[in-house]
Amino acid sequence: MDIHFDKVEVRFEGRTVIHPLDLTLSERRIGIIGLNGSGKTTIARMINGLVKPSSGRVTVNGFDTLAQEDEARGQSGFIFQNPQNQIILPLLREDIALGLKSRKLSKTDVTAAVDAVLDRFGIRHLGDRRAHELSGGELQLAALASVLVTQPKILVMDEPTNQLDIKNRNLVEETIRTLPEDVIVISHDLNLVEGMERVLLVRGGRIAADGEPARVIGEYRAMHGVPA
Ligand SMILES: Nc1ncnc2c1ncn2[C@@H]1O[C@H](COP(=O)(O)OP(=O)(O)OP(=O)(O)O)[C@@H](O)[C@H]1O
Repeated sequence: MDIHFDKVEVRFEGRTVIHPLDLTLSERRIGIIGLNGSGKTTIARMINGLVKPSSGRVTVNGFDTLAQEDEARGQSGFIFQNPQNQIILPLLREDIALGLKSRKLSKTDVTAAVDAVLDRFGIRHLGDRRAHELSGGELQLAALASVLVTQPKILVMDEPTNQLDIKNRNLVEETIRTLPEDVIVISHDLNLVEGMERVLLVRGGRIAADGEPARVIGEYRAMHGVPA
């Protein structure tokens, strides 16, 4: 990935939530950690243009999220905190197909692409199920399938293992670990971010630590008096 934040600030209703930020993201797997309300989601949402900088500029693989909004948004797929809000159509299979609508593929090609992505996550049997009937772990995998069918270059996930039991958390962590796509993951699950190449620690709208996961996680624990 090639993402640049250039003197980016974000203000909501006059309150600064991201202080001037200069950041280059080029690793394949990046974790973002920090306390509730520190600004992690706001930073991640700027990558697909859901939040626009109040000043400064964000480019994603060379596209400016303000001036080239559609191209920039096309670079990444976003998995929200609550995957149940992400699945719009009743049947999972229909929802995944919706992501392919703009491609103008034949019906056969759409079916093949949907089957392939369901198989990739071992959830073909869930294709004809209703999203509201799925368990938390199944929903996370379904959300991954519905985003990855569009083949985004970068996948941004906001707390993907939140609300999962130990078994589903393990399943989703393992799935994320083996994804070949470039990944940015916001998480309170330190196990998950430990396996990334680089971790950013956000504190009060600023990057408080940045680099090797074990070191940044260690600083996070020390900062809040949590023993390892
Ligand atoms: N649309 C908005 N309007 C006003 N304030 C907002 C908006 N979105 C976020 N904020 C505020 O910006 C700050 C950063 O929020 P953000 O969601 O980025 O934090 P976070 O680190 O992702 O938190 P969490 O771990 O709780 O998800 C918070 O104080 C939040 O209340």
